[in-house]
Amino acid sequence: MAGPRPVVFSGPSGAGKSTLLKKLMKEHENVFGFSVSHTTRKPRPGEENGRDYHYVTREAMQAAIDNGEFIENAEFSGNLYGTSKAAVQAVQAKNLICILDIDMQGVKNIKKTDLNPLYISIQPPSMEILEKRLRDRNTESEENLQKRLHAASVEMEFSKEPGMFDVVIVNDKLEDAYGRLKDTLLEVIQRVRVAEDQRCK
Ligand SMILES: Nc1ncnc2c1ncn2[C@@H]1O[C@H](COP(=O)(O)OP(=O)(O)OP(=O)(O)O)[C@@H](O)[C@H]1O
Ligand SMILES: Nc1nc2c(ncn2[C@@H]2O[C@H](COP(=O)(O)O)[C@@H](O)[C@H]2O)c(=O)[nH]1
Repeated sequence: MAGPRPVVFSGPSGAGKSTLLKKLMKEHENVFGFSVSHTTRKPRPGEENGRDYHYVTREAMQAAIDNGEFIENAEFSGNLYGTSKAAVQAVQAKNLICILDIDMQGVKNIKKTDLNPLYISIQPPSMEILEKRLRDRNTESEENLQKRLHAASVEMEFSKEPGMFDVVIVNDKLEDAYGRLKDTLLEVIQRVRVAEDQRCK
């Protein structure tokens, strides 16, 4: 697959991946493009089909997986999630840095492909803070919340495995975590801007 090197964001549900990504993409328009995943979960208030996810039925998603349309897919908290080849290609065709927001299973599966992204782990300061953030977000049933917390403790251990991530960012104070993220991506952002300037000349 062509285009600038993609960036994978992973980490426990509620760690702040979407919050940081939205900030990054807003501040750097025309640098990053989001790989819109497919999911069988229902949209949350404010989420939009085709922008946040492609919301599909389990039958449709399973058929597309069986048809070889996905780079990776996983079952998370009772739903299917996956990155389609088309989602990544759509971003790379625009010469943007493709951002993937995926769980730990996705990271393991992407490592078996030739995508060769930079791997960034976003971690909460503690399980207690994570639980508070997830509860305050008010998007999950108690049953789902418990599933996500269980998965989170596994994801937190996973992030400590040597070589698994290029960078681990603890999202305590949002502005500090965002600063760290921008520092990490400074070089790749500059490279895309220089390439864009040269194309415009
Ligand atoms: N540094 C922070 N301090 C306080 N609250 C935060 C911080 N970062 C994010 N939040 C809040 O925590 C909640 C979870 O954040 P967010 O939805 O971005 O997590 P996520 O990792 O994308 O979760 P998921 O994987 O479930 O999509 C949100 O309500 C968000 O506003
Ligand atoms: N393996 C994949 N994981 C994905 C994908 N898209 C999102 N996710 C991860 O799922 C959980 C839950 O997301 P939510 O939006 O329901 O809160 C979170 O960890 C995401 O990173 C994907 O395509 N593949």
